[in-house]
Amino acid sequence: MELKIRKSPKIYGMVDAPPSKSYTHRSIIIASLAKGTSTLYNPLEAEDTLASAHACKKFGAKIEKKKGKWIIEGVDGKPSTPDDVLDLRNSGTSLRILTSVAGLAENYTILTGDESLRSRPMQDLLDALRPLGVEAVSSRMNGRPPIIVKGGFKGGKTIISGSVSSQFISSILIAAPLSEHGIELKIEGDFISKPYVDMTVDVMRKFNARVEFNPQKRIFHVEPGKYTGRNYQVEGDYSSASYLLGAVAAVGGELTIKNLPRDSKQGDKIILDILEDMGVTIHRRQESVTIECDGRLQGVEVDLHDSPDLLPTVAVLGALAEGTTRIHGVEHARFKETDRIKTCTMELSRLGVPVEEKRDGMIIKGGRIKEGTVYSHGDHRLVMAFTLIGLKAGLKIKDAEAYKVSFPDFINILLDLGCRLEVFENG
Ligand SMILES: O=C(O)C1=C[C@@H](OP(=O)(O)O)[C@@H](O)[C@H](O)C1
Ligand SMILES: C=C(OP(=O)(O)O)C(=O)O
Repeated sequence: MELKIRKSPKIYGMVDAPPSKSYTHRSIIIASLAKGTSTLYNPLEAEDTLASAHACKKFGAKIEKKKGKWIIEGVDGKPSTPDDVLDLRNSGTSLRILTSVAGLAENYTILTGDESLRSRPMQDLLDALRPLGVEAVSSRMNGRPPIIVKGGFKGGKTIISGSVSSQFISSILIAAPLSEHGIELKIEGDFISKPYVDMTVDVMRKFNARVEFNPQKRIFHVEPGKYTGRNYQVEGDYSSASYLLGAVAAVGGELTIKNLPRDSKQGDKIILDILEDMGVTIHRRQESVTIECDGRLQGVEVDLHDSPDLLPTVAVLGALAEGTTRIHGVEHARFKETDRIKTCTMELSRLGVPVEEKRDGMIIKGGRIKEGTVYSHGDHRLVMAFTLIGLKAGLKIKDAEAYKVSFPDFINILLDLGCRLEVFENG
């Protein structure tokens, strides 16, 4: 699919943020492991979260989808062995979290996905699972999926590097209460993307797990026990909202986005501070955010260590801003759906933007963009971020269907707000 974006007028209105992808994954998976029934309100129905839901059914959970809510009957701590390979498509979160869940099943589980997913690193997680009683290997012995997991999660002590993906830590934590002994998990090295682990602990506790973190020793303790089913409300997604906020920042206007709690644990709420630094006015309320902007931005310096998914948004806004934008602290953005430091650098350069690739970020000289065509490389966040350039300068995006991975209403919401987008299915 090709997305053609024409220069668009200022944006005015009020919209709901789409539901959080990370909270939807966690609540589906934990409700599926729980004793009893849970109702999830406002879950995200996107390709990635549907991959988690499909896999949870294969582990034996019953999931009934109704309008605006999913009713989940859990497996009471004992997932069954899936009757087929788990195809997790493009979803790293599903792949990583469900690898430890597979360790709770009796026999062998195979986890795989699309070409991008089969290039995502897994070795640190596989190594950390071994001392807990789980034999998990990469079928190609290259640390990448397909992953074969043999059940046997007994628990105990283990160590994991925190420098590649926080999803490894979330994975072990989520399965841990259902092991015989519980776990002690020590984090070594850098601890990137920590807010995602805070979200994991938040959901685990809501479903009655006992988990503690000692920040001095950098050790998590999880007690053995059961998750218990409950009603759970999924909050809005700050990462997805960054494209709506970014659209207003690009062309100007005033937009209120509902369902974005002020006290959220999502690291990506830092987008509000970044936009303020770029010269935009932000009004924060208990459950919503309003952005006001005249369409003029200035460059910023940002550390995305805790919020790697904002890299494409900030890179693109930097290209639209006056002056220089420096992004650093985010080498782990190289291990996502694409190497986002590389793909963002490549596509911005294609539009004549002076941009320098760094090991852990990028330097972008803003204010000079020519109309053109960019490639998404199959990465949802590139599609949505580059759309912002289109709204300001006109653009075509190839392989644009990837946005459905995390934000299937993205195009409709922008159209409703008066943005000039056209979809060419065979483009
Ligand atoms: O746990 C999660 O829900 C996520 C963790 C982050 O990954 P890393 O921990 O690999 O940075 C983030 O990039 C991803 O989109 C979602
Ligand atoms: C990296 C992402 O997700 P995942 O790791 O779940 O594929 C993302 O949504 O940007």
